[in-house]
Amino acid sequence: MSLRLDAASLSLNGHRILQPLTLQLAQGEQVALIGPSGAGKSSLLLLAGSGHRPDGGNVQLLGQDPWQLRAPALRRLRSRIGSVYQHPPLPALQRVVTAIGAGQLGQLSTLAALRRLLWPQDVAAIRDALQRVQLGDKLWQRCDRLSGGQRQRVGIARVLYQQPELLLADEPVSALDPRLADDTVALLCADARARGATLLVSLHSVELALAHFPRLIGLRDGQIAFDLPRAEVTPSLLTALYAGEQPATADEPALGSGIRIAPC
Ligand SMILES: Nc1ncnc2c1ncn2[C@@H]1O[C@H](COP(=O)(O)OP(=O)(O)OP(=O)(O)O)[C@@H](O)[C@H]1O
Repeated sequence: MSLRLDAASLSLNGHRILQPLTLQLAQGEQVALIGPSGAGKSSLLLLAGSGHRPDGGNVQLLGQDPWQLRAPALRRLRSRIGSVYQHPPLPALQRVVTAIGAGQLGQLSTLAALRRLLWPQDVAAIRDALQRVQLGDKLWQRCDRLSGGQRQRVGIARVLYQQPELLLADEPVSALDPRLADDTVALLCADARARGATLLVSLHSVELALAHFPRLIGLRDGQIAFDLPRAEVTPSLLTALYAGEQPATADEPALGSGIRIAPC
């Protein structure tokens, strides 16, 4: 099992953010996490990636409880997990080649990691990852000269280069235009499928979730509203999930407007 939550709950600053949640992701599964703003999607992804410690229940990552591990073992475990953020934390003065190369730092010794930060290495593989997100010409660009959408794609190139066993992505395409967003989610799915990696992706776009993922988890008020195969996610379930909310941003195309249903 790649990810297992057993009644795992989360409180932050005295507020209950996630009610006790139980879910499992088998190796190679591809799952979309949807729900209204404030539902707890980012918090769940952080809990799943050992960024937050549960205040109840248990989290197992790639078969291990991260909170029972000593620092070196925890570092090794985290190096097998990739995270994509809505706003990737890229150092302003760093070049794109170095930012992507940092994806593998966790797998290196301290000395090798330091060397890699000073001198870009493995440039051909890094360029390849960058070309896959259609940014091949930005290899030597400084990160503070990138647009928001380009920063998101550099964050994605970084995990393509890292090749993690479990990938946790929080709104990875929110700054991309609809066509590029569709291509990029398809790329993440195809890469994970080719490597047998597990994918959990939060998305505001229900269309993208339905188009690319065989299993959808709906989260609302810190609780799982449904956890179902794509075919069983009905319009009435979606209406209830987003009651009082808009399920997709205004510039995203409506259902049936050309986004393809990909076999995941
Ligand atoms: N550090 C924190 N301390 C207290 N409350 C927090 C903290 N971080 C998040 N929250 C609250 O937890 C709830 C869930 O937030 P979270 O960011 O996980 O939701 P989300 O579903 O990812 O939202 P969005 O789609 O808008 O990004 C929100 O009500 C938020 O205000």
